[in-house]
Amino acid sequence: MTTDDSKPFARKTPALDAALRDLVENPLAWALFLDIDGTLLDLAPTPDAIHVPAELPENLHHLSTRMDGALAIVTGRALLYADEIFQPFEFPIAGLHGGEMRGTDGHLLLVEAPTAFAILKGNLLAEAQNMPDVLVEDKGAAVALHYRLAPSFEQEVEALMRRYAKKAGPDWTLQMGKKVCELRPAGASKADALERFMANPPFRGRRPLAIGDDLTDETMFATANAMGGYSIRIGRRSAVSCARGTIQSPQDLRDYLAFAIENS
Ligand SMILES: O=P(O)(O)OC[C@H]1O[C@H](O[C@H]2O[C@H](CO)[C@@H](O)[C@H](O)[C@H]2O)[C@H](O)[C@@H](O)[C@@H]1O
Ligand SMILES: [Mg+2]
Repeated sequence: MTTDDSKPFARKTPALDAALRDLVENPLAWALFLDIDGTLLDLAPTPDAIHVPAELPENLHHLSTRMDGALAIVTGRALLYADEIFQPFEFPIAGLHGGEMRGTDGHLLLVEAPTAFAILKGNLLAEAQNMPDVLVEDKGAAVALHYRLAPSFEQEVEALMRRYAKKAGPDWTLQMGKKVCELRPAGASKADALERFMANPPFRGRRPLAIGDDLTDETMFATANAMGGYSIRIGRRSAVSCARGTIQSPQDLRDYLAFAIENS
C-alpha cells in the first residue's frame, strides 16, 4: 500500500507512526491486545451507559481476520459481560483484569466467587448505600465501587475498599482505576493474560501491541515492550506511564482501526 500525510497515523510521533503503519502493512507480524473502557469505547457516566458504535464489532472482526485471529480483548470487565459488547463476534478475551480467559481454542476459564466473597459483596453494598450516587458494580469474583457521579466521595470510597480488601484476604487485590476502586482476583494481571495469549498460536512469535488507557493496563504495556512489541496509551501523554505512544481519544483509535481495515 501507499501512505501519505492525510492518513490517521501521519499525525503521531515517528515511533508511533511506524508501529501503526507496520500494523497496516504487515498485519501478520503483530498480535493486538485491546482494552475496552476508555480505549475502544468512550467513558460513560455509569458502567452500563456505554455506547458501542454500530460498526465497531464488525470492524474488529475484519481486522482480526486480516491478522489471522491474533486480536484479543483484555479488559477489567467480567468476561461474559464484555462478550456481549462485540456480538455477534467472539474474540479471544481476558476479563477481570486477567483473572478470566478464553483463548482461541474456546476454552473458558472463569473465576467463581466463593460464598465468603458473596457475603462480603452484600455487606459492601449495604455500606455503600450511605454514599449517594456511589455505584456498586458486581462482577462475580470482583466488585467495583464507582464514584464518577459522586466525586466528593473519592476518599471515603478508597478507605472503604481498603477495609474490604483486608477482609477479603490475599486472594483479592485492590485495583484503582478511573473514578473507580475495585477488588479483583489477585492471581493474574493483564500482563499475565498477554503472556498467556502470546504462548500460543496465532499470537506466538509475533510482536505484541498493547493498547489501553488506565492503571490496570500498565502491566501489559511493560510486558509488550519487554517482548519487543509496542504500547499505546489512550489519552494525554503521561510521564509515569510505560506506554511508548499516545493516541488522544477512543474516537481517534476507532478511526485508525477503520483505516487499518480498509488498507491492510
Ligand atoms: O479494562 P477496561 O476494559 O478499561 O475496564 C476497566 C473498568 O471499566 C469500567 O469502568 C470504567 O468505565 C465506565 C464506563 O465508561 C465508567 O463509568 C467508569 O467510571 C470507569 O471506571 C467498568 O465498569 C469496570 O468494571 C472495569 O474494570
Ligand atoms: Mg480502560
